Amino acid sequence: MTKIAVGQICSTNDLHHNLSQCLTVTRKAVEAGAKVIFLPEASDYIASSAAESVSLALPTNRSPFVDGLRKAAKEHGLAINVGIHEPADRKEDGSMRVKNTLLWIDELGEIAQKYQKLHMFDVDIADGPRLRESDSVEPGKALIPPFPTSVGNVGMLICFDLRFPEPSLHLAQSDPPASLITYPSAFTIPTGKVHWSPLLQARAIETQCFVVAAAQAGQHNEKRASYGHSMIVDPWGKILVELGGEWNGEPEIGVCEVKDEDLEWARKQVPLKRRWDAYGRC
Ligand SMILES: O=C(O)CNC(=O)[C@H](CS)NC(=O)CCC(=O)C(=O)O
Repeated sequence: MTKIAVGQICSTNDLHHNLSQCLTVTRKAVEAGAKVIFLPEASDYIASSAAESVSLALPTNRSPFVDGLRKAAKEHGLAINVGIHEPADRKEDGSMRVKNTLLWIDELGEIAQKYQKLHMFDVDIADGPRLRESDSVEPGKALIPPFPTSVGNVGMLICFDLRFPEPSLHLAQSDPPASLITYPSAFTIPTGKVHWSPLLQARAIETQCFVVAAAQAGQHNEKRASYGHSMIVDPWGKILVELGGEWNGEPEIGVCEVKDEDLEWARKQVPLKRRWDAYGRC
């Protein structure tokens, strides 16, 4: 039985302020007895243009933001799961891009795992934002296998990846199989209102894993705002933690316990014996 925390922040283009928000929620998580803090996608910054995003990205070995979190992880002996940006290779047309990266910083402060977001959020929402993530972000090429941690085998995905059931099912059936899937996010408000909790609950129910989704909340700049509602869902699909959607300037956390018995219980209630013979493996 281990306690975990989700941290909800509002990142802007001020990396120093964003680090201080992350350190605030990390401190709150330590005080609450959590062994891991899950932080949102793009915790390091949310920019207002592709050019600004490219100009702010730093490699992890030269990033005061990443260094600050690594130090905190080591000092407090807790793991930190955090979404950041890294510089990527040039596009064919010569323009620069970034990677949308998720780090697992272990209890010793080391970067133990790294995942690069696969699916790009290129949309034009009616009465909502038009976003073209692929203008500035290089998509990743592969899933990373689930890895053992103090809170079970963690499978890492990011935000818009949540809309695709295949990668989470794949992680849940890997060796070792994931027992907890993390979706750090910065969901838009119009899509979040209708899609956020049903998608998170569906991913938990169909994978029979814990689903942890730390979310950005509030107004990041004149063009971007996020839905908030950070969540932790258990393998039965029950919402264990849900934070609010309003941003009052104060980064917050939600905490709950992750128990192996909950995984076993859900899997025993409804065994999901798949029929690969009829529809192929995903
Ligand atoms: O890279 C950054 O700076 C931050 N990244 C994001 O905010 C990303 C790409 S624009 N947001 C999403 O994927 C939202 C998905 C979403 O809202 C949905 O699927 O409905």
